[in-house]
Amino acid sequence: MLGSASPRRYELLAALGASFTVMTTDAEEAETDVPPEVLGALPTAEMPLRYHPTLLAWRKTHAVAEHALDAVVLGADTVVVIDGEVLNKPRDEAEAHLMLRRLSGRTHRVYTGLCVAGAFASATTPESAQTTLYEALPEPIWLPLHHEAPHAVLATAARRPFWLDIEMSEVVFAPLTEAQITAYVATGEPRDKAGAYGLQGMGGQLIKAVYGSYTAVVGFPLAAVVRLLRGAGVTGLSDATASYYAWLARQQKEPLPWPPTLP
Ligand SMILES: Cc1cn([C@H]2C[C@H](O)[C@@H](COP(=O)(O)OP(=O)(O)OP(=O)(O)O)O2)c(=O)[nH]c1=O
Repeated sequence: MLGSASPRRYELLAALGASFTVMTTDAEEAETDVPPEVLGALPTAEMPLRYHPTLLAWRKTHAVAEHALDAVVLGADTVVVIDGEVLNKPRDEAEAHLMLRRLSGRTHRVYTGLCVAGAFASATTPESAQTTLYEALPEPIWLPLHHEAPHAVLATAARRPFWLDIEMSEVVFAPLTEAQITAYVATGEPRDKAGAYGLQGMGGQLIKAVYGSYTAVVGFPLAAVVRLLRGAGVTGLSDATASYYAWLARQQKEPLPWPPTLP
């Protein structure tokens, strides 16, 4: 189950050949307490805790997982960071303009946090998910099932595994004129994007290079997603690189020529 309303995340998960449904909540805005296990497992990142994309990914995933005991649930969150400051989605065109002026001619970082909750069925024997063949898979944290779980389930005092991860890419912007920024903002593309641009859309023309994962910038780092989902027991997923090229081809796009882009 995908805990995201982002069309890019939908497309990219579909490109992996996964069969899934979407469920979204407003958990991102919630300020509810975070279990110490989650705080302790957050990857180090250069931003205040409330913007930490892995924490926000956990909030989204956990909120959906409470309603989906039998599903593997995936959530993600993306932020743009420049000069140690986080750029989220712009509130309006004026803010989009300011963000793009700030990114113009410079290199910034994009972080996408990921969280995957294992299905309850695979969580009944906690050890089973810890002995994984996927070496780079982070250790899961184990959280109790929600209090709304059926009584019989609660009686087992079962816990559910959550895997947390983060991916960082660097993006080099071309120097932009005021006219270019105005024209790009007028397309409406910046509206629902962290940092007010879409690498995968017309915004790609504003960018000189991407170091690291291309799909992390778009909000769904394919290689890391495949690793986490496989670790949670999902089978039948396509290879991340092949899915990346197929996704680009469907949009009649070529991979960036230099440096060689990673999925
Ligand atoms: C930098 C950049 C961001 N983005 C998008 C990815 C995310 O959808 C969005 C950041 O907002 P998010 O809050 O990460 O995601 P969302 O609100 O779109 O979806 P949900 O919370 O339901 O999962 O910015 C691009 O599409 N291309 C880009 O180049």
